[in-house]
Amino acid sequence: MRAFVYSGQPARVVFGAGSLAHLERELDLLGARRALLLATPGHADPAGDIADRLPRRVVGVFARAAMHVPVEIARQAREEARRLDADCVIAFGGGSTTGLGKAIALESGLPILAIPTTYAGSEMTPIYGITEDGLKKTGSDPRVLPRTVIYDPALTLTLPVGLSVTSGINAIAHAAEGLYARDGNPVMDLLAEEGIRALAQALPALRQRADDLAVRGDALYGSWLCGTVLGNVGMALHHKLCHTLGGSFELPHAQVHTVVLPQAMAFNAPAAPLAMQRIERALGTSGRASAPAALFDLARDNGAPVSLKEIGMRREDLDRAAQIAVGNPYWNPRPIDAAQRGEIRDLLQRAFDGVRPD
Ligand SMILES: NC(=O)C1=CN([C@@H]2O[C@H](COP(=O)(O)OP(=O)(O)OC[C@H]3O[C@@H](n4cnc5c(N)ncnc54)[C@H](OP(=O)(O)O)[C@@H]3O)[C@@H](O)[C@H]2O)C=CC1
Ligand SMILES: O=C(O)/C=C\C(=O)CC(=O)O
Repeated sequence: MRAFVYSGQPARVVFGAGSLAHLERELDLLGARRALLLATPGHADPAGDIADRLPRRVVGVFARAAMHVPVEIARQAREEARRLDADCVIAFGGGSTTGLGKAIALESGLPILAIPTTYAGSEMTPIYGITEDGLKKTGSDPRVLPRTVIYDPALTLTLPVGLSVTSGINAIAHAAEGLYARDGNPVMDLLAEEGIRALAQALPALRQRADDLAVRGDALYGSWLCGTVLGNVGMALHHKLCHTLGGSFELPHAQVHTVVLPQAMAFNAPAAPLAMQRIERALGTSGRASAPAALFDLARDNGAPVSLKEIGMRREDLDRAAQIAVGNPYWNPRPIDAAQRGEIRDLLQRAFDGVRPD
């Protein structure tokens, strides 16, 4: 057993179909009397329904959350929280909505109650991101970790199958990189392996039966575990590449993760054999397909994109992407610096073309 440090992060989890019904109880437990409810524009109606059911707890709805938390939206939401004298924010939606809640909490210290509707996993992390002048800055602060999370699989029934698959693979990516994290520990390894297993079984089933609450529950359970791994240990090359491609080239978040993950794993596999074994075991492909190949197959066989060209990347931007990705040094199991620009460029070319790794 290797030496490690483990710090549990406090969050109360209420899980199960119909658990949204416990919202008032959970607000009471937080001591919240004046909650501001956040959502994306597309979720304004269901957010309004929730607010209507709790008129004495929810004092306003701000349904303007947007991908990567544009700073102007964050300013407006903070102002709305101040204007309404809110004492809590409810983030009802995917990673974009949770991210907006974090932007408010970062400044005000207000507690967040998160109700996730995708599998991105942000609700389990102290990581925040805010985008200004086209540049997304991320950081970590314990104030932005949601205090309570209500996971209600019924709220994910409407998540389109395509986004369900890519969002699930976004979650798997957190666990996969967690398995070779420099600051990893045996508890996170267990969660990572179980999270990958749950999602790898749920995604094909969900493609067949998108309205099956049990399958949706399995996917959300996997997403919780994978998000917990992201919140507890450091990420590496894969997340760095996705951050570059999403931030500088405006590619859609979950789809970028889905395309890049097999290629990033193939790059790191020689330096992380134990992590690869665990991923193969979790995917159920030990002895049949390597971790990178199995992750590629999971995406392709479930109708998800496998190439950057399919999701809007331009061939002429690959050089710049490789340059940005090696621009700032960061830890990776296979060390990366400017000298590897060529290898990272090759990785991006394979991702662009959608080449199945060996
Ligand atoms: N800080 C962290 O730890 C993490 C942050 N993130 C961040 O989160 C963002 C991505 O989050 P992600 O969840 O992928 O995407 P979004 O939150 O942007 O959601 C994508 C779209 O999905 C739709 N949607 C969400 N839930 C449902 C549902 N149940 N039914 C139907 N449609 C739904 C929404 O559409 P509509 O507009 O119609 O409501 C939304 O526009 C990125 O900015 C990423 O950087 C991701 C992971 C971790
Ligand atoms: O960029 C952020 O908001 C912070 C982390 C992530 O998005 C994690 C991820 O790439 O899924």
